[in-house]
Amino acid sequence: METIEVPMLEIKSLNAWYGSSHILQGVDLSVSQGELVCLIGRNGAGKTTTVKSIAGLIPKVTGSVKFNGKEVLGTPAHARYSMGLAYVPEERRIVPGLTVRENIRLGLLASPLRKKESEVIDEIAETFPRLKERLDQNAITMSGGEQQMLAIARAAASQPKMILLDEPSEGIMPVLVDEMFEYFTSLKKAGVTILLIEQNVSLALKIADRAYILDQGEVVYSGTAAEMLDDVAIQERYCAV
Ligand SMILES: Nc1ncnc2c1ncn2[C@@H]1O[C@H](COP(=O)(O)OP(=O)(O)OP(=O)(O)O)[C@@H](O)[C@H]1O
Repeated sequence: METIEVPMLEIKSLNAWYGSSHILQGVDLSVSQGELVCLIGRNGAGKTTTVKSIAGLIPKVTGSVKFNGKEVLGTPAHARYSMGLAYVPEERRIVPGLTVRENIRLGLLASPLRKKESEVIDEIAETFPRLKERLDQNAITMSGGEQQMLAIARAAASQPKMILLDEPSEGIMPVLVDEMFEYFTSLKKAGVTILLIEQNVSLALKIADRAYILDQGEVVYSGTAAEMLDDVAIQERYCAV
């Protein structure tokens, strides 16, 4: 019998409002298991609103958001997180007053699989040597780039099925951005599905399988990363900041 693959994430006719401002106007988007899909578009196009809606953080939304085949619209954000849907927001979300190690422990607490702390710390130390050196430092005293790495490491420690990343490279030194993008590739290899918002379009398209372009709250283009990389006209039209 033929098996029909259910996408990891399937969004249909997603509409979202802030008060009376109608921001998302019927977004359709899907991400298959193990894919890395990039969401691009100008400032104000609705990218953050889209991932916040997926994470369950926008109160006024209609349409359908299915995660692993299950409708989650109306499900609280924490329940979506427990289902394996992690979100790393644009504004860093490390917990001030806690050390790097304690922040990572929070991610572990959310993990349904509960890996050993030492195992997770070893993995993080190997990937992000900067965090290894700072395990017992108050996380708030780290640089912006280091805090962003910690937010990503903490999300990964929860062993999610899917991670939503909102402009992770924003304001980060190029050398750290390269490290971070290598890490996304290794997460993908480990089977984690990723939806990535990224302003650095050419960098993102190099690691992505597919991409969507949003403009004024609508999907105006979708295609493989390779097709979009070749299409300079479409990049100039919709991705200029
Ligand atoms: N809390 C809010 N209240 C009212 N309007 C908002 C709010 N947050 C965002 N908006 C508006 O919604 C629109 C889409 O914003 P959104 O942050 O989703 O865009 P974006 O594509 O992520 O842009 P950027 O690249 O600048 O982050 C913008 O016009 C923005 O001004």
